[in-house]
Parts: sequence; structure tokens; C-alpha cells
Amino acid sequence: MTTSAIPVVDFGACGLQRELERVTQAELDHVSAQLYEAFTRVGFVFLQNTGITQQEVDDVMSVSREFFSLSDEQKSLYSRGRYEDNSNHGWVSLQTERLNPRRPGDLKESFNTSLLRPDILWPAGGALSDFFRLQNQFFRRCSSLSLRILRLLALSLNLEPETFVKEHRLLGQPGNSSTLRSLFYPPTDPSQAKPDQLRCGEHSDYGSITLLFQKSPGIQVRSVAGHFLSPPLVPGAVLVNIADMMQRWTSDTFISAVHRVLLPPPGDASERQSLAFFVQPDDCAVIGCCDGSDKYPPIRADRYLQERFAESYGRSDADRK
Ligand SMILES: O=C(O)CCC(=O)C(=O)O
Ligand SMILES: [Fe+2]
Repeated sequence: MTTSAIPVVDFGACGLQRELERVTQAELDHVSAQLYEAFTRVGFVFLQNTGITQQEVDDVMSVSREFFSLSDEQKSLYSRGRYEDNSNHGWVSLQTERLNPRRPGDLKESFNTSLLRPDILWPAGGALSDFFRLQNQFFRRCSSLSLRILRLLALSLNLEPETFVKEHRLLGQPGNSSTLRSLFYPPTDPSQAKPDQLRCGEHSDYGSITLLFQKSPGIQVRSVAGHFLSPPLVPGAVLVNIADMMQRWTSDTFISAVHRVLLPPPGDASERQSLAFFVQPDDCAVIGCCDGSDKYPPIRADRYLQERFAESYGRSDADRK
């Protein structure tokens, strides 16, 4: 089944509601073949019946929304860059990140959960009392689903099933920089925006794979032919995409597609929320090409990630316009 060229795959046989040991080889083969098809043609797929429920998504979105409604002064207590063991953890204010460095800062703010340590400062109290618990729980659910997907990706390429999973051993622990990011796009009047400014500039993701949960449609995905597709909302589905390190790892077999979020049309005063789970290989993993070719030189995952962050958090001429 296809939704404006983004395939929709029933993941039920391999979903978290079933124990992996119970999944038959035929089921694994069937699902992995569909992932292969999607990731070699588009780079994105909608997965249905993953075991992650709408209630889980709604709970994380609503506690995140409470956080975003705090004043900037209150939110700045949690700013990104406060922790030496993970520079990506924390709040990112409006227009700070530029996912397309040639555009002004994105009209979005976000909270990155990259550290799961209970001993650091977390939003707490009142409507935020469950913030840490919900982020932590959802991070772990996304991790479990991601590991299943990574195993299926290896199978789909006829590789040893642990090929990708074994470079994500530290997922959710120090030494792995995977991040659960809550995104908030406030109501925006396009006539007040800077020239060329978007809610989220054109980019491809940096790590291995990304899971995206949206409450309303909005993301646009660039096809291999070069035009942007506007996938509708597929209720209950998780939108999964290949990111840049996975494209390198598979010698360009899997596509890391460029995507973006446009400004709302004039007169549309709605806000947008989404949750992105960015899966990264362990910091010390060295990513070569899994087919044994030398199409790309091996890179250490943490170094690659730092280079990409430097591009999207630096200043550009576009910001001074
Ligand atoms: O909010 C969205 O739908 C897209 C966000 C995104 O692509 C990103 O943060 O990398
Ligand atoms: Fe993205």
C-alpha cells in the first residue's frame, strides 16, 4: 500500500506486542523485504502496528507541550549544551538551529532527551511531574523498536542479523548519543518570518535511522526524482527514515532522503508538534561500508555527529538578514 509514494507497511508480525522469539522466519523475510523496497526507493516508510500506542505518543506530546508553555527564562535552565557527557541534551530555543545552514534559524523549539540520568535537572512539579518518567519510558520503547528495525535491515541485505545492532549496544546508556526530541512549532504568521525562513529547513538526518511521530501532517520528503512529497497523516503509524550514516554504511543502497517542514499557509494559526527519535551508532563505532567496498572511508560515529552539529548550530549570513 502506498500513500503519496511513501509506502505503508504492516509491522504487526514484528511489533513490540510480540516476543521476537515467536516471529517466524517467513514473517521476518516478508517484513524485511518490504523495508528493503521502501528504503532503496524512497528512504521513508510508514510502519503500522509497531506496538507503540497512540496513548504513549499523546502522553509524551502533552507533557512536552506543558514544558514549551513555560517562559524562555524558565526553559533556559534546561538549555542544550550544559552537560559535558552529552552536548546535545536539553532545550533549544526558537530560531537557534538551522537544519539548512543556507536559511535563517528554524521557527521551532525543541527538547532533546539524550541523557537518561535521573540526577540531572529535569522539568518537574505540577503538570511536569511526569516529564522525566514519560521521556525515559518513551525513549526505551523507541529503542526497542529501533533495534528490531535494525535487525530487519541487516536481514534485508542478507547480512549477519547483528551487523547493525551490534554497533548500537549502548543505546540508552552513556557512550551512545541517540536522542528523543520533542519538537514544537508555534503558531507563525508567514508575513512576519524572515526571507527564506521555514519551520524546519531542508536536511537529511545524521545517524542510522529516525522514528517520527506526528500529530498533524506537515513533513515533506524529497523523492529521488527531486520533487517534494507531502505525505498525509497515517493515524497510529510511525514514520521511519534512513539517516546519513546508514546510507554510507550501506554504500548508498539505502537512501537518506532530504525532508523539511514549510511555514503554515497565511491565515493558518495552528501550532505543530512532533516527536523524533534519532538513532545513532555507539560513539566509538567505526562505520565502514557493510558490503566490504571502500566507497566511503570509515568514520567514527561521534566525530561525524559533532561535525554535523557544528553545521546546524553555527551562524550564517541568513541569520543576519
Ligand atoms: O517535525 C518534523 O516533522 C520533522 C523534524 C525533523 O525532520 C528533524 O528534526 O530532523
Ligand atoms: Fe529530520
